[in-house]
Amino acid sequence: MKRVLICDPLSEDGIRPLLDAEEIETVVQTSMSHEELLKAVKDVEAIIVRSQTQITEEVMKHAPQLKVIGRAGVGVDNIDVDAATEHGVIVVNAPDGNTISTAEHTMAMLMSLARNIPQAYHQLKQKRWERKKFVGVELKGKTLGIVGFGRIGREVAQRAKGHRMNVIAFDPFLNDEKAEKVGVQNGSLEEVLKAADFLTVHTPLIEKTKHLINKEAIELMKPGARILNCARGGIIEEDALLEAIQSGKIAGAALDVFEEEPATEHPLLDFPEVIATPHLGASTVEAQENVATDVSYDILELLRGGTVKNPVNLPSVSSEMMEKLSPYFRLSEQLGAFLSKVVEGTLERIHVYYSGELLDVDTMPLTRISVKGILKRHIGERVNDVNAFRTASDKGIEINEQKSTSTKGFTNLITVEIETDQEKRSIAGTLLNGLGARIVQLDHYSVDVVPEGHLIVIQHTDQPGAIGRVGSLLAGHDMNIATMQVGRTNLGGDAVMVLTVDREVEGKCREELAGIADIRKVKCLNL
Ligand SMILES: NC(=O)C1=CN([C@@H]2O[C@H](COP(=O)(O)OP(=O)(O)OC[C@H]3O[C@@H](n4cnc5c(N)ncnc54)[C@H](O)[C@@H]3O)[C@@H](O)[C@H]2O)C=CC1
Ligand SMILES: O=C(O)CCC(=O)C(=O)O
Repeated sequence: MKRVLICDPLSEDGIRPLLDAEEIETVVQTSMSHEELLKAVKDVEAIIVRSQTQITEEVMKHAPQLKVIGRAGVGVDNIDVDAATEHGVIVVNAPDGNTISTAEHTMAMLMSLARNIPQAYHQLKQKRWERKKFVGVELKGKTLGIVGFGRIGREVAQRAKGHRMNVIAFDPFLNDEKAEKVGVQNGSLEEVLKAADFLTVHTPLIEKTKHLINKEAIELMKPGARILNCARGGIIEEDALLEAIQSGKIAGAALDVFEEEPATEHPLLDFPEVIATPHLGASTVEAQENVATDVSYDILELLRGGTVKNPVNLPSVSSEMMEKLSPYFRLSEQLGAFLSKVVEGTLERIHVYYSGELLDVDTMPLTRISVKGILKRHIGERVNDVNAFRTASDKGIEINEQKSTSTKGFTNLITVEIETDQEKRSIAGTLLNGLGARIVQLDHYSVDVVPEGHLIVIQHTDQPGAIGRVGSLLAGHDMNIATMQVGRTNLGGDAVMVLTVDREVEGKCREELAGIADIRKVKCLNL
């Protein structure tokens, strides 16, 4: 039974796929103390959180079976994604499910800010009929500056245009052409700050966006402008905002998020110009069901050995591309595993070349799998798809991927080459139509080997009797030879034998093989 731990409140309908899965035990345990969390993760393979629970490296270290962390939402700033990558734990999120709710919440905040709705409501509830105090401003004709023009930023822009606002946006991935297509103006951060009557941020909280809207940025803004943050606390520097509200430079602010949450005692809340909600952007029935469903399906898929739709620490691959790549997954790993077992010395560089049908495909996922196959020999099961590149780079191993037009007559060809401090070895494999995977080249020898089972790779000098001696020795160990391939450079020169045998080769047998005259190296592998 695989255990999935849900640490924050999630929609029950949303997690139905997990609850219904027979092989999964879903445990819901929310509002845990840190110590309780460390205990609860002991034997879980998956953890699901919203924004409350912090999944730190310490938590991961207490979860030796952990394979996946699911974030039922967008922002992953409560998860140590770097540590997850290092520990080989995949992080998935649900980037689409709460876009509309958060954009709608931003609009609700924008209108409340323009018309002082929360403040007026509060007064009326205290039986005070205040009209003069709460004169607002229209949105029509005002400029909305948007920083971060991703999913939510774009939805906010559309809605603001519905209110006949002018929209100017800044995002490193936005250009004039894209902006024009959706009827907004593309600007630099400075231009957006200077133009905005209302400024709203919709970036993730990352190193580059931390305190992006700071004292200097606010100084560039129009006097009397208003600021909204329905993304993450910390994108706007709270001290700078407080000062600007105090001085009157900023006429008002609408905050759904704070640097530290819960933020019940925050000094900004003391200002009547500041309206706030307790991180409610995604809190709708629809959004909560969407994100819980998306993340549940991804986790289920992953625990069943499939691939996920929304990985955070792996590039996502479209289903069309996945269909093209998946037949090569096993071959890629087998080539890496094979070569890592025959090569000697300390790994320095790995090159992977693709040709034929693979020329026009994004082959990075295959390279990652080959690298995993190579590193497994040294690192064991700790290396996986998520941390293969990171692990290689931590060990100072360079990875190169190249496309090559040399197909050697095959419709597809993957060549893996390893450079160590002692030698350079290579292997090439192909998928033969209807016949499955084949190793077709080992170094410069052409071979035809099914990359499976118990294999013996012998480097020797091409001399009469070498093959016979190997055959007799194996027969003496009651070892049946299923297939044998021999390649040589020239008569009497370097040669290679690759044999498939019916069972694992024992140490004694390997030693005796290595003792045969003219045999230089013997490697035994199980693929
Ligand atoms: N209040 C709430 O309950 C919710 C808050 N969020 C927050 O909103 C953020 C945005 O969500 P989405 O739009 O779905 O994400 P997204 O990934 O679709 O868009 C983020 C955009 O920010 C841009 N960006 C990154 N660095 C930037 C920079 N330095 N300057 C300007 N733009 C930059 C990116 O290029 C991207 O286009 C999330 O990261 C999350 O933290 C999301 C959902 C709910
Ligand atoms: O889980 C929540 O309600 C917060 C949503 C959020 O902030 C996000 O998706 O980034």
